[in-house]
Amino acid sequence: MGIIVENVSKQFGSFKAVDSVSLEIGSGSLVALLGPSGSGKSTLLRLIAGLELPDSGKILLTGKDATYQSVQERNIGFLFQHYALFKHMTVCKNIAFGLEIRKAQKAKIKARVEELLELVQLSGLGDRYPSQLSGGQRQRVALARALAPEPKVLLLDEPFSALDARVRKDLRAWLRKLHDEVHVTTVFVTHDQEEAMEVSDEIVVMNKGRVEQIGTPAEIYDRPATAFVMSFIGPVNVLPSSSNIFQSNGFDSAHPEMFLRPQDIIVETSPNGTTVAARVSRLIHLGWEIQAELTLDDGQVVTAHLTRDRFDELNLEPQQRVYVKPKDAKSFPLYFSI
Ligand SMILES: Nc1ncnc2c1ncn2[C@@H]1O[C@H](COP(=O)(O)OP(=O)(O)OP(=O)(O)O)[C@@H](O)[C@H]1O
Repeated sequence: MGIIVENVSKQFGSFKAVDSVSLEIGSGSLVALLGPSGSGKSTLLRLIAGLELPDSGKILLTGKDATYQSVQERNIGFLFQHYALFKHMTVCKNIAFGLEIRKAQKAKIKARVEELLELVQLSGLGDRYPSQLSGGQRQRVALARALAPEPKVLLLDEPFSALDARVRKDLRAWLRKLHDEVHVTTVFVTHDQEEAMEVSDEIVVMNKGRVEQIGTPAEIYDRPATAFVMSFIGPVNVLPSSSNIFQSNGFDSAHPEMFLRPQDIIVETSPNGTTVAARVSRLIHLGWEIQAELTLDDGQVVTAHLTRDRFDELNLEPQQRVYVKPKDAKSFPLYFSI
């Protein structure tokens, strides 16, 4: 097992930043800690790193109790959002830094730096200074620097969030590919659900210092354990269970609210079986997808997502009368608002 967190809590004053968290991260896997701002992701990462001490609970790294080990003893690589490179050092010197302070042999350092430059696809740029690189290239150098001493565990805290959307997307794909080559156990903090879904083997969804659910991206999306997870991962309509869209569709729930994904709304231009009437209040064109805001006859407003083909088939116009029914909907015993 790569990392085991056992019932760990951390309080700042009277505020519980991490509240009885337990999780297991398989050796060699890439796991995302995902949650809104303030949900405790960075604190949990800092606890794993040894930058914070837990008030209670245990942290095991590769089978050994590391709860009270120093940062150095844990042999961990870090990459933070603004983990600045040393400006006065070349790329090579930056990557070599961790090996030089460990007094590794010069020839070994040289070979390792070359290997890492190739791994992060920056061969030939070793003599440049950080100011001569793009933001994305700098984060790749920072990752190479973190990987240089062959850490047991790699911890990444929002490593791409300061970069623009396009570079960020490229780096996500790149990180996934790199991880498939290196296989170091990696924990990745993000508040971006798309980033978590795209990059990780498993996602730990956090809310208010607690773990809401752990699962593969598909499990988290298709079988959300709580209302919070369903609302946080992907778009959702939240409607009262009494809304007429659920009547005669077998969805009447014992719980007051129902959660309905926009792509799970069937839209027709004429009544069909158990459909209910609605009016198109707004259409938003997003290229391959169209978002249709629909007002049901009971006054509830829902957003439906239609593929381009389906939209063209329906030939929808604003104010048009349509007929809708849910394909799927979920309800949960407890509702935690975001
Ligand atoms: N050293 C500290 N002293 C006091 N409060 C802290 C400290 N570190 C974190 N907190 C508080 O703990 C809570 C959780 O913070 P944390 O940074 O772990 O959340 P996060 O999920 O990573 O959020 P973000 O995405 O905004 O970084 C926040 O309310 C924060 O203000």
